[in-house]
Amino acid sequence: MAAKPPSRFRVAVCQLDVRHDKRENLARARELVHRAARRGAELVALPEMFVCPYAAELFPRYAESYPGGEALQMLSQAAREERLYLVGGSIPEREGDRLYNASFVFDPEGKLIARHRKVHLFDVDLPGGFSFRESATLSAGSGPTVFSTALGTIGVAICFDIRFPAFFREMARRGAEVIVIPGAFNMITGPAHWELLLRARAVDNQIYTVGAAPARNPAAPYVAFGHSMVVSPWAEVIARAGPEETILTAEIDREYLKNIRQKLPLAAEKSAAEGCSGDRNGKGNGV
Ligand SMILES: O=C(O)CCC(=O)C(=O)O
Repeated sequence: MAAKPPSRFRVAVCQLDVRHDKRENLARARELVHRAARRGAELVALPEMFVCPYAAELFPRYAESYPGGEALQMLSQAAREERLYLVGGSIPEREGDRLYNASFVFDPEGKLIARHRKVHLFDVDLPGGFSFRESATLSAGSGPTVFSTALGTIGVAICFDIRFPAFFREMARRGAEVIVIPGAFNMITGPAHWELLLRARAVDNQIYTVGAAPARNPAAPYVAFGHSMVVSPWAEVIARAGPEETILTAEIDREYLKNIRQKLPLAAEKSAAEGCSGDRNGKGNGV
């Protein structure tokens, strides 16, 4: 029988300053994972698109297919050598003639245990003239990703996925206690929504959320907000980075999570919205 997960463990986010040179990104990511391990982290996360600048037209050039590819090899090897669970941020993944924004997760033996392909692609026209079209080069994944580990049940979602509450609800329903979100919010939506969404998804599902952002590089074509964050199931920000390259660590406390779920038993309740037949005339409850 599998051993019971520990009540506490340390998570780390490597807030990498992503540059154009893939090899350099991989080498620095490897070094940050090593430093995170030395700080006692058993679950480590890298940022969204940590191998390349965040630009749809660049994704094909940096893409890899499983199981080959330098990034995937580095991730598997790093997880094995450091004996930890590694959520490999995300990379452009090629399968046949399609590309995905995909996160590969490796266990302490270096074995692939999960892959999440971003489901909600970032196709937006924001105020101020900022537009982004991930769908210009990427295809969407098809569902949520939740998996068992020796540390408990973990989910992975990528960036824009966080804006969809029902998607996170489904991950929580499948048992996720910690959801890791590699995400590169920008200088418009980052200050407005990044913390809000990490805290909202944490409190409404009573989970830990771990937001893994790249560091801010003002010279990049897409300027990331940074500010990786770990949020408790009570919506407390328990660790927060600034904009620069850094390693963030925090303690995940599964007893605390259980306690909150017991004292405030939301999952057991069927919400009014799920239970009702839908009064479209807005007459309300029994009027
Ligand atoms: O939702 C946002 O504001 C940012 C999303 C994003 O940058 C992404 O999905 O990569």
